[in-house]
Amino acid sequence: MELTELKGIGKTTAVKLQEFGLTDVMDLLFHLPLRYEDKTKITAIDKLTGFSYAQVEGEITKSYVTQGRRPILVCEIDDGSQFMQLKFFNFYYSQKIKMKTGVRIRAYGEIKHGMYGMEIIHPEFTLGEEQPALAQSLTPIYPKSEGISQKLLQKAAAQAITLLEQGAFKLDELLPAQWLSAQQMPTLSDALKFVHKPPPDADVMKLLNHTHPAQQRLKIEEILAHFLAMHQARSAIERLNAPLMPINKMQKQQLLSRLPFELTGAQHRVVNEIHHDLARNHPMQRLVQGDVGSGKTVVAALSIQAALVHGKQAVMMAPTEILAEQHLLTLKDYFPEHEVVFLSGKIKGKIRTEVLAKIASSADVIIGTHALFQADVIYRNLALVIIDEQHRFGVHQRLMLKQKGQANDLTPHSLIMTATPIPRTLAQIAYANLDISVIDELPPNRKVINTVLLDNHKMPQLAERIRHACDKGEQAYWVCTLIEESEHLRAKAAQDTFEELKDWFPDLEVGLIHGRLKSDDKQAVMDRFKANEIQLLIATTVIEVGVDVPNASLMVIENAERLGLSQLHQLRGRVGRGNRQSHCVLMYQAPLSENAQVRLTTMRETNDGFKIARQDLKLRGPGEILGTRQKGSMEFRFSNPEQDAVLFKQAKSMAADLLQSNPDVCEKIIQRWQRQAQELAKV
Ligand SMILES: Nc1ncnc2c1ncn2[C@@H]1O[C@H](COP(=O)(O)OP(=O)(O)OP(=O)(O)O)[C@@H](O)[C@H]1O
Repeated sequence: MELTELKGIGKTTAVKLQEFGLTDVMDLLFHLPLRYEDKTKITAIDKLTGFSYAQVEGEITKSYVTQGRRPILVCEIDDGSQFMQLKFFNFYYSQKIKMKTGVRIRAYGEIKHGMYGMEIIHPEFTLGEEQPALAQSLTPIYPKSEGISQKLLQKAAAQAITLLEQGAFKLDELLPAQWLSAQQMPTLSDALKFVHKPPPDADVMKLLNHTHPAQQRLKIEEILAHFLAMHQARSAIERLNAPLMPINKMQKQQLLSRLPFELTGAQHRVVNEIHHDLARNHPMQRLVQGDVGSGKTVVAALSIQAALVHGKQAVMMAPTEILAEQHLLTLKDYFPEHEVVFLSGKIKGKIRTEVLAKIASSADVIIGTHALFQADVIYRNLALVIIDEQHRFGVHQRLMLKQKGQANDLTPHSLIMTATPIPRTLAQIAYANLDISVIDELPPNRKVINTVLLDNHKMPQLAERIRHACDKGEQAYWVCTLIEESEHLRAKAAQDTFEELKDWFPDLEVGLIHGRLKSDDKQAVMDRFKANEIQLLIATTVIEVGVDVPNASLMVIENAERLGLSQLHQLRGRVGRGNRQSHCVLMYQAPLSENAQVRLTTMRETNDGFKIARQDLKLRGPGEILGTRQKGSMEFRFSNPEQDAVLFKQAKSMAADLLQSNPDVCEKIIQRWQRQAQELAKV
């Protein structure tokens, strides 16, 4: 139903409401109040308590304007039980005239303890013997934007509710009636009526805390829609065919025997889960979570091995060139008898043409960056797509790469690896369309990284630590943090630090890496660091993900208070990758905000990525944790994965039941909420 069909909404207002994300009457119904005002009753003045909102009514006994620089209109009223004052700082003289002794007044506002008893500053009020009837329900206060008044929203929503009550449009109840009554939840229609028009005795505390059954009813359907949509996406892929790639023990052993270490129990388990998926003729859709340094690369390699024994191609895409090059070296080592090629944005001209020709004909393993999914990259028989650190890629890009395998009607398997530990409950919501494997064990002999906090000014102490590490033949990172400035400024800050530290350590080989260096120069610096030709590497946060130099045992992070927990954890994960004792120095600029203090002490107290992620979730919320790209899928309008954990659990099991028992209803639920989600995205 169009908004313009409501009284008081002309074309111009409708446009404004549309800009605010309210397109039709249904949207108005789903635009919920932020809070409520209780104008259903009059409170006697002697029953008022401070710091609450109330409505009073009485006779004006005195009204005067105070003398002084800022005159105040004071109006004393008496309701028979007590006196109180109403005060107006900005007032018109005409108002003073109307507020005469003997006039009846009804006022609403926040009750405060004043000098002469209770008072309300700037109350809403009506004057006269004939006061309007008391409100029948609590007055909703809606979120609004510029150019849209509260009154307008209230009137429009009230009309929408009346229309709903009169049955002018239908709002199908899609949840099973039995379930609703078992949970003592109202129907959707009743829930909407309740939240827009709560009766005078409604439990306002519950409404304000978003725990009222009427609100729960809205949330559960929203969450249900999320799980159903995820399931729909998943089963659409499940229906596709994928290459069968079983791998036997001997074939697996070929690669295992080449490794300088034994797999951990967790690595074994995850590899088995992946191999099990690859032996099915439907595309694998699996997310592997592993804390920093837990050994994800070898898990990827063992997945690639399954493709190779079947003569198929595997692709591995990394978020940065540095990381892609590192994977290239590792995988070339693991698969000496196979053709491993590299493609990234820096590969151009003739070389690119050659690489593309190889990808289309002979290459077995293709490593690179997002350049791998450009339109002119044609694969011979792509069977496995591995995406390292998916948060840097959009879901969209993943799909494009998947489509690359469809020449022979077979969809490639896909494996997504992330080093960002995501609390289990959150992962099950955000990645409900994926199977999840967790590498929850670090390789043996890893020592806990010793983390210390140091004031930015304690350079001499720090210099000693750096020298101590380098004297032992180990290496150190020094990370410069400059956020929200340009790459240019970041590079300059790193350059300045580099010059300064060269002066501090004339006898050490100091290197510099930042995002403005050409790819080849970046690679050259990383190669020299890997070969221990550079002892102290000054870097921007470009080294945040994936860089693996086990000989580095000291990490210094400047102005660590500027970074979020997960970023600090990733950075720190660049050390402690071998079996030597590693250290991390978090330098900070005092004084620290409370939030920064929590972040830094969390880092000092634990190395456990999952614990850190849980703390991060508390500090920043799920959207931020999952990264901006993933955020959209987690922007629930009414629900909150933390607060509504029970509802998420219920919705998940209800989704499973409904998919079995009533696919038509599932489709309707997705439809209803898809539109809601789209509207939300516009706001
Ligand atoms: N089972 C194991 N035993 C001993 N060392 C291992 C084992 N698995 C991996 N490693 C080594 O641990 C280091 C870290 O492995 P890898 O680079 O794969 O970690 P990652 O999980 O990708 O970490 P990050 O997310 O920090 O990049 C590497 O040097 C690797 O050779």
